[in-house]
Formats: sequence, structure tokens, C-alpha cells
Amino acid sequence: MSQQCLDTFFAKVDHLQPAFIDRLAKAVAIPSVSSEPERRHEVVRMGEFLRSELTALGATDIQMQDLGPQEDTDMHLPPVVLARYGTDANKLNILVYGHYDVQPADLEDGWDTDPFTLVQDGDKLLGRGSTDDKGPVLGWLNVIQAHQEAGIEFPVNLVMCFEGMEEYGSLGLEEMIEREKDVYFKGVDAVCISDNYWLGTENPVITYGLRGCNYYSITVEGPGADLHSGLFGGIVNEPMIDLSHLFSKLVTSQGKILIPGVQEMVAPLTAEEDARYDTIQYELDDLHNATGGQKINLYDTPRETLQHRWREPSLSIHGLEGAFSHAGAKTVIPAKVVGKFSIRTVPNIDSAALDKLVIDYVHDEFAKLGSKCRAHCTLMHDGAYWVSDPDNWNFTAARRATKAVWGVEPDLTREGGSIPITIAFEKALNTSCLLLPMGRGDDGAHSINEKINLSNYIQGIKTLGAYLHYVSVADR
Ligand SMILES: NCC(=O)N[C@@H](Cc1c[nH]cn1)C(=O)O
Ligand SMILES: [Zn+2]
Ligand SMILES: [Zn+2]
Repeated sequence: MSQQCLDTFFAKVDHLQPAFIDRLAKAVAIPSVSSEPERRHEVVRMGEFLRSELTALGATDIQMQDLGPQEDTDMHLPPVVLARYGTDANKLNILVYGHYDVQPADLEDGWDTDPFTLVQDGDKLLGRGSTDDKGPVLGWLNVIQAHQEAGIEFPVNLVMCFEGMEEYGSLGLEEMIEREKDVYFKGVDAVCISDNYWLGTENPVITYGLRGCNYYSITVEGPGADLHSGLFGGIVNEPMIDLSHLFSKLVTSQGKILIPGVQEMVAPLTAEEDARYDTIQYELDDLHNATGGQKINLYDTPRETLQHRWREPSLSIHGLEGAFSHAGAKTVIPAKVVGKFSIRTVPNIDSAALDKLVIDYVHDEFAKLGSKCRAHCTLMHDGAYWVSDPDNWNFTAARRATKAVWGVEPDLTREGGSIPITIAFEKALNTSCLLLPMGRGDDGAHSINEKINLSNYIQGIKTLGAYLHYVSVADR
């Protein structure tokens, strides 16, 4: 791989910018929200879109892997899109993974523009999925196109795996990886995932750790139907009151998890690990920028903030089903409410032990309320944490690529979010997995006005392509 070859590739990526924006606009226009049953067909449509783009690019062995029915529902899981680009026995096989489903988004949530229309505002490309994870997924396709149009030999055999249920815990994917590890994924040399973000807005990063996520629901049921609070308030147990009490027992306003035994499972911080935070470029202002300019930080130093994001568990309360949630002042007593919360997990929290602690605790706390309602806590889905060794040839290639495009050494980071399948790839394929993000820390993934900066999208495509070049000549 020569510098001239990389420069030609970079120039072609710049030249193709309008086509790459257009591809992203087409993808954002498909509202592939995996958690909304009424939009499941859109997730499938998004998978079909990828299939047709990959076909047009000359990818081979394209498979729409059927994951079967979604447990406890009458829905089918969306397919995993598998594809190859190149089958040269003398080249490395690099597996890239991403997801084509997105989080829910509604104009009413406070978006400034329609979430499913890509809107360019200066250097920002706004739209649901622009950064998480349609931009990065299309990044790999764009790398293929730029090589083709520049007439440059593709440096590796690319094995692509794009799923449609990541935002719902990657249901069915681990089983598929187990099935395919010696078939479709046979011979994979390394894995690269682009589905996370820089820490701030200026410095590129490479990521070697993720928190896990165990997601729970609490169902509280009382009367046979919703009741008039004037007629029944004060003389019956109310599910919403009970659920509010249970929520208050989970976590303090300062983020302390109140479930006994959880904190005790967390790996102690060693001096060596602590020292890794000495050189990370991160300021509290980066946090404030990412929280819409509001100073709602729980910790006063960047070090404590990052340690709580990367290596401490957190409990978040996400929402409710069944409760009155519109404008106005409806005087209803909801008959049944379902509260949703999750715990981000870290080394050495044992997932099954955590589930038992959580579920038993919620049931015990409910019993203490002395209510005649019925309550049931259950795990909805879980995904493991992952921490890797960033000192291998795969990471070195990503570091060189980042330096080549951005002109600076990337920070080595962990991530507070979760990509449940990372550890499954690493274990099943017995190989190195790395996270090479495209977007910035203020992109607003999962939030309103999600965006990717155009410069990050374009430079990100260059970074993914340069990574493939550097990994192809890596000293293993
Ligand atoms: N970009 C990664 C991401 O957003 N991952 C989700 C995964 C998840 C876990 N449980 C439900 N979704 C995240 O919330 O971290
Ligand atoms: Zn994602
Ligand atoms: Zn996400």
C-alpha cells in the first residue's frame, strides 16, 4: 500500500461526497425503528435497501439471514444482511459489523426537522440514524465505491454483517454467529465495528471497551379497567402509585444504585487503570455540550465523569407504558402500568447474578408496600460488557489510519453505551475486535436532532478505508 494509493482514494471520497450524502438520505428516509411493531416492515425494507445497494456494488454471496420469530410476539425478526466483497485467498478477511435499525423518533419529541428526512445545516447532516448507525454502515459501502471508481485494488476481503435489531438487544444474532462461525465467518482474521462516538468534538478516538446493558420491566396491575380518580381515589390501591414507589427504590437522584450487592460486584480500580485516565483529552465542557448546554453533571472532574461512564454501573429509568401521557389533565387511575429501566454493566458484574438481585429486590420492595395490586419484574433483554487489549495489530492499523486522516494520534477510550454482539464476535471467531467510530460526542444519538457532521462522515469514510489498507499490511 503506497501513500499515493491512499491519496487517490481520499481524493475520490471527496469527489463522491454528493453521492454519499444521497445514499445516507435514502437510508434515513426509511424509518427502521426496531422497537415499534408497526414499523417492523420498515426495518425489513431497510435491509432490502442494503441488499440492493450491495448488489449494485458487486458484493457477492449476499444472504438475508432469517433469525426466526421474535419470542413472545407475533412478529418475525428482521434479517441479518451478510455480504462479501472480494475472495482472494492471499488477502486478509476483515469482518465489519453495523446495524441498520434505529431508535424511535417523533417530531413531537422536540426535533427541529422531520427525523426521517436528512437535512443539511452547515456542516451538520441531521436525521435519525445519521450517526447511529446508518452513516457508519454506509461508510463501508462508500469505501467500496470509492475504490471501484478510483480504480484501486481493494486491500482485503470484506465480510459484512449488518443487523436490524441492535437497538433492541441484538435478538437472535448471537445464535446466528454461533451457526455461521465455521461457515460464512470461516477464516475471519479481525473484526471492526463502527458504531460509537468520539469523546468530544475534536479528537478522534479508538475504542477498546463497552458497558453491557440489562434491560428490565416492572408490570403493576390493579383494577380490571382504568378508573375515575374522583370515585375511586383514596379507596383502592393504584398501580401508578406503587410503581412510583418502586422506581424511587432503585436509584438516588445522584445516580447511586440502591439495589444491594450490585456495587460489590464491580472490579476495584487499580492504580494502573487509574493512570490510563491521565492523558485522555476530555473536559466537563464536552459533557455540557453533549447535554444541550445544560450543566447537569453528577461529578466535578473529567476523571470521575469518565470513570463513571466507562467502568461503573449505572441505572436509568426510561419510561412507562399504560400511563396517561398526553397534554391536558385527565383524572384517570391507570389499571396497568409497565415501567422500564436498565442497568449498564461493567467488569465483573455477573449478568445472571445481577438479574436475580434486581428481580428479587423489586419483588421484596413491592411486598413491603403492602399493596393489593400485583407486580412482576422481568428481564427484557441483556448484552454483555466488553473490554479488550488495545495493543495488537488490529488496533495499530486503526491508529495509523486515524493518524493518516486526522493528523493526530487518537485517544484510546472505552464507551458507556453497549453493542451487545461485540464480545460474541470476539469469542466465537477467536479474533481481535475493535471499535472505530465515525461520529462526535455531541451527535445526539438516541436523542432529538441526531446528526453527523458532514466532515466526520467524509473523513470517517476515509478512515475506514485507510484502516483496511493498514490492516492489510499489518505486522501480525
Ligand atoms: N450505538 C450503540 C448503541 O446505541 N447501543 C444500544 C444498544 C442497546 C442495548 N440495549 C438496548 N439497546 C445502547 O443503548 O447502548
Ligand atoms: Zn448503534
Ligand atoms: Zn444506538
